[in-house]
Amino acid sequence: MIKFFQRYFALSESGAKDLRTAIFSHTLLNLSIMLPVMLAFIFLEEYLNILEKNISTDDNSLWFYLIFSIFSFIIMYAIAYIDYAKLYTKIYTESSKRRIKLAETLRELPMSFFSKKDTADLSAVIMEDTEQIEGLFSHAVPQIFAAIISMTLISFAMFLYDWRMSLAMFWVVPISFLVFYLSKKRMENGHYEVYNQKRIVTETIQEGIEMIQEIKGYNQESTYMQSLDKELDNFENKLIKGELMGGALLNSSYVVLKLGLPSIIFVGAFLFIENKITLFSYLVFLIIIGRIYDPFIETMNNFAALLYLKVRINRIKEMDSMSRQTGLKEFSPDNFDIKFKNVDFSYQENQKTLKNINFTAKQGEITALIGTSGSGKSTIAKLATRFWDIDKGQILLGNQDIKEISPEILLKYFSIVFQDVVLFNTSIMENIRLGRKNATDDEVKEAARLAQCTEFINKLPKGYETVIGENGEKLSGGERQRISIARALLKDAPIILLDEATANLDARNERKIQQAISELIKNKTVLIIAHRMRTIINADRIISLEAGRIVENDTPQVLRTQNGIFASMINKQQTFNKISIN
Ligand SMILES: Nc1ncnc2c1ncn2[C@@H]1O[C@H](COP(=O)(O)OP(=O)(O)OP(=O)(O)O)[C@@H](O)[C@H]1O
Repeated sequence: MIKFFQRYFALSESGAKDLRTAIFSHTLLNLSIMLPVMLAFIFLEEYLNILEKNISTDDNSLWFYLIFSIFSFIIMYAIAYIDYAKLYTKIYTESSKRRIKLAETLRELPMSFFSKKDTADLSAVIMEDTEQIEGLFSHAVPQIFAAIISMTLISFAMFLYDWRMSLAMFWVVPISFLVFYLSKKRMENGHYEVYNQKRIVTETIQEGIEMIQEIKGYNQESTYMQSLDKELDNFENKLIKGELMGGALLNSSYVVLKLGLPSIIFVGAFLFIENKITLFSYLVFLIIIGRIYDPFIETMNNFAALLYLKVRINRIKEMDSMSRQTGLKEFSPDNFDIKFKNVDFSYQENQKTLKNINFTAKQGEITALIGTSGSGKSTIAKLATRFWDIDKGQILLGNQDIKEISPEILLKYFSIVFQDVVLFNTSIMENIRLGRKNATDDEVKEAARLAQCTEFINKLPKGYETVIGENGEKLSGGERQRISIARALLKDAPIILLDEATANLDARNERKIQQAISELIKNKTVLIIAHRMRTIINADRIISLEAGRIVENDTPQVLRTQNGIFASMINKQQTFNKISIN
């Protein structure tokens, strides 16, 4: 049973065990609720006896009712308390475990997963789906199982008491469930549609917020609002349709259940007239028929909610089943050479981005990747850092295949300055400290000084403590890039990866930063991606790429003499310089 719960509801082992306990305690609660009903029966039987035989009641029976009532109350209260404590505290613990597990999973998923998923969708899985599952586990799942168990036990007892009347009462139940079951598929489809449309609406809203600048800049407000309106209308329609259909189908099941009342009235009357049952038995069934179907109705309602749960659990399972990037948790390479051996890679199936890539970026050397836009330079950098895993070949770091190193450990050896700088909405100090968590304030300031940040930081209202807005929106492109260089300087890792690192800088700052970078890269493995000659003229090795293939791989001195991409870039640069001077 534990394994079934784990598999079906995507629970941890302890979560599955807690669910089993919750079902048990909820079953007990359901059964304990029958205590007052039993008391009513005992009273009814005695009262009818008194009426039939015309005898007077004794005082002891009053005491009996009083004590039984108090006893029932205490038992019900105690079980309800235990049930509540068991159910809710355990469910919230399981939910927090689920969220942590999902976040852990996200850490180990390759970038290929994120490029296929929307961020709004991912956060919906972690926060909204988990919350909904939490709600259903506290309000539906244990109740369903408990209702089925307790109702089976109660029905069994009633059949033993009088099978004919029980049959008259319970024949409607399987038919009602059958109607419900047959309509399940349609309800499920309705839920899927509503759910998917809700995701589309959330994504459209998020996109609108993220792209507000572009939308305004290109006067696209009304187009955007029209598309949002369309998606919202769609959502509303699907929601109404889903509710109506679900309501109609559930109501048909309820109507079938209601047929139990006339059935018990006719069969009971017939059996009573035939003297086959007592008046007491007839009354007992007439009393309990008013409530006996409640747990069935509740179960069907909960089942309907469970359909939602299935959709959400499937999404969590999908995330769980993605192949993760794992590997050695401890690793110290013999050297920091990076070697690409016969590497093939594609972002999309059947569309190779890199083909048969072979080169070595040696420790203590600067290796520059050049080539036209889209030729695959940044992709090479992303593969060296295991942001993506390759399709064929090997990438070695100091003779160790990086596929066997956990990305977290691998990235400890890299200082990276990306083309698209990502900054957090916190202080400048903390943004730079991201390079090395335990760096002192003085160390952070020294890195900022080397990256030519001091001048603009000092002009900010709170200096290093200035909070820079979402993704550093309060800073210019060049300032953001310098912060990311300061971060890399602070990290001081043995491998440096610079992707268009100085693209947003003016000539004065660029010169200064080049000095800082030359300090940073001494005796390190340096992989530079750059278009500008000035950035790569000091490189020890040039790798030229064209449409995902290496077309040149040599020293700049040799490549200058050849008629290839490097030589043509130098010529263009020289012509450009002449025009600028003239
Ligand atoms: N996440 C991605 N998903 C799908 N295709 C991608 C992705 N990133 C890049 N590509 C494609 O891969 C190819 C190589 O891109 P890459 O960014 O490596 O080129 P690049 O040489 O660095 O270009 P640039 O100099 O313009 O930055 C391009 O055709 C690009 O469209």
